[in-house]
Amino acid sequence: MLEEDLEIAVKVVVVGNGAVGKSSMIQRYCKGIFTKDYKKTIGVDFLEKQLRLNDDDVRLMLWDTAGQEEFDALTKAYYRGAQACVLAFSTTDRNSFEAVENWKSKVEEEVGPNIPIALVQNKIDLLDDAVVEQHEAEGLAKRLKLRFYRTSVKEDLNVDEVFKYLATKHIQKMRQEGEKESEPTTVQPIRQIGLFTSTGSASKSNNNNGDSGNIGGETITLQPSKSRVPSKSKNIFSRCKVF
Ligand SMILES: Nc1nc2c(ncn2[C@@H]2O[C@H](COP(=O)(O)OP(=O)(O)OP(=O)(O)O)[C@@H](O)[C@H]2O)c(=O)[nH]1
Repeated sequence: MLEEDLEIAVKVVVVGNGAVGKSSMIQRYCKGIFTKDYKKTIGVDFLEKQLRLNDDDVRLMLWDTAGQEEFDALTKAYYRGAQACVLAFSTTDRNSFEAVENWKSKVEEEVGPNIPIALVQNKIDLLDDAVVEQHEAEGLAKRLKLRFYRTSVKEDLNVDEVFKYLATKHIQKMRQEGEKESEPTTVQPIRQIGLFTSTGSASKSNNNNGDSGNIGGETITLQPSKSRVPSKSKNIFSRCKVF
């Protein structure tokens, strides 16, 4: 199979307080629709979207998680394996803004600190009723080192950009990790720490068994625990799911 035939699958979780517009955002992005009705998500929901990004075919698997605390224990299990995250709050809901850091911690507890996360201020069509100042939101994004977007799912503003950013970041990260793995590892020279004998002269001996040596004697020999042979360039796509 050719590399070009492969698709990069990315698991994205969408988190944030209830009613900030998570389900609406996913519906808008995947189906191009918006509904005014609010139906709170029970547990978790899932939709997919395929896109072409530069020369890559990407399949985004979008996990819509319930914002209500009562579902916390259940939804956390679905964070596992996430490779990117949308963390949303609403322009008209102060609590949702104040909960941002907490949501970030919850996700990072499950998936570690290194996945790309976009902080999204949704409902900017309701700026007249805003309870979060723009500088506050930008300040928070800067402090938490998150890319910040302002969206209106209703008006279809900036929604595509959020997911495009996350997919791009994920692919970049994957490629960097692939390159690192295929970099030749230089074999470290054997280092010796000469301990001074009671006479004060530095003594050297090398038992060459790879262990720290001869504490009773005078020399500790350190060797790299594993010497890796430079490997052939690895195919980064081997990490991707193939459908
Ligand atoms: N004005 C406006 N309303 C929006 C926007 N996005 C979502 N809404 C409305 O906000 C309400 C809540 O949206 P949902 O998408 O159900 O919110 P949620 O975050 O998935 O909520 P939970 O399932 O409880 O976690 C709905 O009535 C939506 O129509 C937006 O950009 N602008």
